[in-house]
Amino acid sequence: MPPRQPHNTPPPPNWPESVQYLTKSRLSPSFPAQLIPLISSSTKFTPKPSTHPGHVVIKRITTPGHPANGQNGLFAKAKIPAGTLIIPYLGVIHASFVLADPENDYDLSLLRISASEPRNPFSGVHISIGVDADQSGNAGRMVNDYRGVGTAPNAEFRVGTGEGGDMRMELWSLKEGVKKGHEVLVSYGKGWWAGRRDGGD
Ligand SMILES: C[S@@+](CC[C@H](N)C(=O)[O-])C[C@H]1O[C@@H](n2cnc3c(N)ncnc32)[C@H](O)[C@@H]1O
Repeated sequence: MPPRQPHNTPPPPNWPESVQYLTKSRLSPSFPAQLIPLISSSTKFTPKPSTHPGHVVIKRITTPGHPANGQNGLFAKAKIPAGTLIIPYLGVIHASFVLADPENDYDLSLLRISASEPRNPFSGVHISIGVDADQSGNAGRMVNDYRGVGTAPNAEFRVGTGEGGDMRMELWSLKEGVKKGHEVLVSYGKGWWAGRRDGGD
């Protein structure tokens, strides 16, 4: 694996040394230019930088019963009200014409375009556009799944639009909000767990 590039902006506390810190998503070098208008309001991909929000912190989990003990999690530094954008999920935006890497736990699907859709510029192929925060991203990549931690998720991923008109994945609080000091937890979905050894409900 090549060494990561220097950070352009200092990362928040507890950021893992091996992961490149981003304040805006990047396009993979192989991302086809024809697909940019599908994820942007123009023919250019120009997301605006988003700095680390003050209402969350990255924390090393040291609770023995926590299924991600020894890893990081995302925690509310202050109460996060219901229906709040917690943080965008940044990473490398890539397009694939085959199934994404099933071993990569940081790769979220942003958009799927079937071969029959008129806006699909390529004939005969389904397109999957994803955002991969495995090697580079922001604190959004630290969010854990609620299973084995709490009774229900208090946040969810939604597709949204950044200030630059860019389509992006975002993390939003659910109807109870997130109490100060509590971990932000989503559901990765049954499909995610079905592909893993531990399974899920
Ligand atoms: C997107 S990352 C979440 C951040 C991760 N904890 C870290 O420190 O980078 C997904 C990984 O977190 C762990 N994880 C998250 N939620 C979990 C849960 N409820 N039970 C077990 N492992 C979990 C798994 O190792 C999974 O591959």
